[in-house]
Amino acid sequence: MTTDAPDLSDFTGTVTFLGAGAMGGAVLDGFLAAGLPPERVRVTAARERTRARWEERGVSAGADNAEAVRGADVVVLGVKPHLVADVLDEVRDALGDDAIVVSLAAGITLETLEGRAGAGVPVVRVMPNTPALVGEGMFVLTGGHDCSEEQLGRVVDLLRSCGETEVVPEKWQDAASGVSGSGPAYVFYVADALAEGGVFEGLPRDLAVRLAAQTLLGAGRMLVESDTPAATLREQVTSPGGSTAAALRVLDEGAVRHRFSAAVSAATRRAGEMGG
Ligand SMILES: NC(=O)C1=CN([C@@H]2O[C@H](COP(=O)(O)OP(=O)(O)OC[C@H]3O[C@@H](n4cnc5c(N)ncnc54)[C@H](O)[C@@H]3O)[C@@H](O)[C@H]2O)C=CC1
Ligand SMILES: O=C(O)[C@@H]1CCC=N1
Repeated sequence: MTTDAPDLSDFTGTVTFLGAGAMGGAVLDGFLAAGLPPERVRVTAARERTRARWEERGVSAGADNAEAVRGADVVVLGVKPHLVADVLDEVRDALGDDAIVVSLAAGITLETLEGRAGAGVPVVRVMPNTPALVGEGMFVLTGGHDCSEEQLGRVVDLLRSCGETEVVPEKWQDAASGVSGSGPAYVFYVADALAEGGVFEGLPRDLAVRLAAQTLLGAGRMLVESDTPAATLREQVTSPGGSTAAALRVLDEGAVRHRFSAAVSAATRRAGEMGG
């Protein structure tokens, strides 16, 4: 768990999630694990099965977005980017005077969010990632024009319960999406490839999967907990003339490092396009 993470058991407001699927659901799970009482949460979802799953957890779930935001202090937009404008149109007149709107949508700008939420509504644009589910999310935030420092601070405090936060200028949001928003997918891709390599070399699959997963966890913790750059940590594993050097040569011949950078750029561009 992230150090100094706030405990949400004393949280006195109410939080509504408009859409709580892979991403919104991971954040909500992170909040609940941090102690947020389920009775302080409302959720909407398009599918009955999703609503039933949240109800089983003690969270009130429905299909009426406008109804769900009445009286809410924080309204989290967890729908796909192309639905954000329509959902804001549905709820605009039902938002309370003090409600803060928090968008998780890739690419959707503050200008669009503020235009749809209505004049004076405080809006925060956030790029989250799914490890919020295990309390290790990365949240990149930008407050809108009508969002005070205090209101932005309230959102930061909520999100710190299940991850790290960075407040940045909006121009960095799409690149953040390319690095940390999509990043877990790249890491799972690497984990899958490492395990497959182990299987090819004769390891039982469950052992190969465990070796790959624990290696990513351990290496990730070293990156976060030491001040040592990734390149130096890599050198420390790479004995002259040894097996790691042989492996890195293969990766360099395949331009894998460059392809990862190019992948981040592709994701960044695509996030921008999704905002229209
Ligand atoms: N999946 C990820 O790792 C990340 C996703 N995001 C953003 O999070 C947002 C949600 O993406 P996912 O969770 O992946 O999608 P998802 O499809 O898993 O979840 C969307 C949820 O919205 C619900 N929904 C659909 N129409 C609705 C409506 N009219 N009103 C209320 N709820 C409705 C669906 O039932 C579903 O539960 C997107 O805007 C995406 O850009 C951002 C960063 C990472
Ligand atoms: O793939 C997507 O569009 C979303 C945004 C960042 C991660 N997942």
